[in-house]
Amino acid sequence: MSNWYNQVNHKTAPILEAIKQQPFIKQLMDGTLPQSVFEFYINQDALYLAEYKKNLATIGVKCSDSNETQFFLDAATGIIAVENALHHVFMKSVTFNNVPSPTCELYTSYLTRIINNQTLEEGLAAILPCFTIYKAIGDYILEHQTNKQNNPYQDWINTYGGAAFEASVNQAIAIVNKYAESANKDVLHKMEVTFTKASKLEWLFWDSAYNKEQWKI
Ligand SMILES: Cc1ncc(CN)c(N)n1
Repeated sequence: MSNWYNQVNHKTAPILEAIKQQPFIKQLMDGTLPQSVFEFYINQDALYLAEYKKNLATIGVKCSDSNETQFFLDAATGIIAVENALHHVFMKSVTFNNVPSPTCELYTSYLTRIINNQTLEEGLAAILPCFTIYKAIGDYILEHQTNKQNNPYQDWINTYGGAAFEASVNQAIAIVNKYAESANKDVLHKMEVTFTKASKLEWLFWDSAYNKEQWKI
């Protein structure tokens, strides 16, 4: 399959569009997002990333090419180090809550299940929206915001709209495309289902943060 990502990205465009319309993203862009909401998000994101980095390492070990393995191991350490720094900046004044929200639990558990129980191709499709959606949102905000000088969340925006993250996203896409090229129809279908579900989980994650989602019982 030539350029699997382009095709699946096209099919899931409505999910990305829905993310852009979320109040979390609109208020992040105009700088009016309440600090307590952003802190809730950053706290849950730290819990998410702690699991995500293990998933990247697992995927890396399963790849057949040592450059691919190296890429995912570097992503697990490098990207997470940058994100941990962001968390440090934005979580200064609050106590860290180490209980994942229901959505955080759902997203991390979903990724771990797919990566450990399904094919490498499906695992790659599962971890990709975490790269591509954040890149798309970072770019979107940078392009549309009018307050770069005084947005309290600018460090976050610059991280995902920046060149370093772009290079890493492009490499992740290239690896997934390579595996899709030799995948059969059944696996390609499963990859698409997985990519779509992980994209929806990205929407849910922001929604859950905006509503400071709690366990109902
Ligand atoms: C939930 C989530 N998804 C993606 C990213 C970007 N790596 C993140 N920090 N958090």
